[in-house]
Amino acid sequence: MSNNTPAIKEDRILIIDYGSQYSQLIARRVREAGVFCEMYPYDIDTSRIEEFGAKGVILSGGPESVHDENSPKINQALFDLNVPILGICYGMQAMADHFGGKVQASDVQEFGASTIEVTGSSVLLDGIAGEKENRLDVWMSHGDKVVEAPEGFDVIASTPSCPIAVMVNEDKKYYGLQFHPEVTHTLQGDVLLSRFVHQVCECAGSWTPDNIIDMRVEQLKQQIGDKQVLLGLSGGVDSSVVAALLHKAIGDQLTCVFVDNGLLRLHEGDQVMQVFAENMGVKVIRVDAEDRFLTALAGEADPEAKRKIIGKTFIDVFADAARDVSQGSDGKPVEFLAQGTIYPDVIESAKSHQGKAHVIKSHHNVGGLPDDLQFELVEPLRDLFKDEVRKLGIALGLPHKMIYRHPFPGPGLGVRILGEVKKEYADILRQADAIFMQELERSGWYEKTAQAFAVFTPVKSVGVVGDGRRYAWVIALRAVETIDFMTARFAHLPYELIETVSNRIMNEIAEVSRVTYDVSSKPPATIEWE
Ligand SMILES: Nc1ncnc2c1ncn2[C@@H]1O[C@H](COP(=O)(O)OP(=O)(O)OP(=O)(O)O)[C@@H](O)[C@H]1O
Ligand SMILES: O=c1[nH]c(=O)c2[nH+]cn([C@@H]3O[C@H](COP(=O)(O)O)[C@@H](O)[C@H]3O)c2[nH]1
Ligand SMILES: NC(=O)CC[C@H](N)C(=O)O
Ligand SMILES: [Mg+2]
Repeated sequence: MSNNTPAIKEDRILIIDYGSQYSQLIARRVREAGVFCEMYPYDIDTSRIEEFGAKGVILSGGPESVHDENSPKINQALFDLNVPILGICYGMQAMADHFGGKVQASDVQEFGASTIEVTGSSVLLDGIAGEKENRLDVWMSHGDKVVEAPEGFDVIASTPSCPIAVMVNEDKKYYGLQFHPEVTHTLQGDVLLSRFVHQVCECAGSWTPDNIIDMRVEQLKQQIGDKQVLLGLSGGVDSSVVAALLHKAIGDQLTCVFVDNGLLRLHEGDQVMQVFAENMGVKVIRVDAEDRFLTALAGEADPEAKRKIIGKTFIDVFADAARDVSQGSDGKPVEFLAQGTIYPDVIESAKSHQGKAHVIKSHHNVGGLPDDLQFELVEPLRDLFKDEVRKLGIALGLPHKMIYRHPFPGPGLGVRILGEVKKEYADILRQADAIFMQELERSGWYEKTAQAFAVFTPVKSVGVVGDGRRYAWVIALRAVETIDFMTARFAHLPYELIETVSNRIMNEIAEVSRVTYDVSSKPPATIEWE
């Protein structure tokens, strides 16, 4: 399989992950400061560290103690880059240990809000302590602490229980923070990180939507040349933004394929075709593949196996469509397949972590792809978070309604029908889901939730209708609030709204006898049920 994310020539920060709960937040804060960054696990190959082209490095926190036998060490290659390094919590402790300082288990563990007293000067902290002179409200979460700073480091801040809260080596531009600047509870944390990337690492703040668009369009032109590209278009945010980028870059060398896999929402196919005809000016072919998908899924109940089957069937359908397109363009084969893959798809399919992170679920467009893929992939959004993709969409002039649609996963109802997928179940679920969507729109809650849908549970329950017994299916409703889909809280919908939806579903769909509302957050649950 060939993977192709165009290389970025922007100023970039390398984040090394030692397993902190907050590592993702570091990446988000750095990007919010207008600087591109990527995060890799601590044991990333030295060659990749060298290739990355970092103008600065941030070492995350982590659960381990530097004294543990197999605790992660800092790869010497990071110091050999001769760029500024910021160590946060475990990152600071590991840096102290590396340079011969002393780290000890603390008698008093600090978890939560704390205030540091700034006693020295550094470009990172000067003038940001704010109203309370020389004091800064921070968020701590540690059991160990540095008790002796290594040679060359000055101690410039402390708390009563943590005498070395900040240590700096301004000559080398090495900084250690015992607290977490990436969490919002550290009030000036964003300013501090912004200073590190801009003032210390001297990165330009060029990670803005307009710049990203120009850069990506240029990269797409270089990658594709005069070849033909097929884009899997779902009508969702991500692939629509890819369509707009590709249209800008290569015009009519682009053909979009919209696949009706039989697992779409009610009337979804017609709506997508209409919106695209009205707004985009791109070629779109619609392929009706319901039978193909349902036949391939018959008899399979395992969520990962279902995802793999759906991923493979998508590719088979794309391959057939590619043959048709190439026949229409003088037999020139289509060499590129474009997809709206985004960063969370990659992270959760554990593709970014070289097999170290756990596979949570194989997103159909990443972990579900076959190994012998015959196309080169074009995935210009592969390193972006959802909210960044939306900003690009707005800057590209796509309609608000398209950009602020709730995401809909490619496997669609296939992962919302638990266990084996059957057309009968899909039809019931489509109706229930449509009722839920109508009521969310009507009440104004569609815009207030990030994603909402119904789930078909293969569970029967007894009800009573018109004095008769009804033994029928249970439908679950799910609605979540989230910015980046990496974590989510179940939406606190008004009871009246849930009541209206549940009454309508049970009254209008004879095959449903009960409705439940999912009150799980992510983690420990995930957004989709499979
Ligand atoms: N029905 C479909 N037909 C063609 N391609 C699809 C279809 N569903 C998904 N894909 C491909 O898989 C990719 C990933 O799907 P995903 O749902 O994550 O993204 P999206 O649909 O573009 O955006 P959103 O997350 O907002 O739904 C899509 O960007 C698209 O390339
Ligand atoms: O295109 C997709 N293909 C997939 O296989 C897939 N699985 C989950 N999702 C979407 O990803 C986000 C996070 O979902 P989870 O919390 O269930 O992992 C949510 O927005 C999910 O809808 C998918 N999107
Ligand atoms: N949050 C952290 O990085 C904690 C680091 C280390 N495990 C400690 O307890 O001190
Ligand atoms: Mg989608």
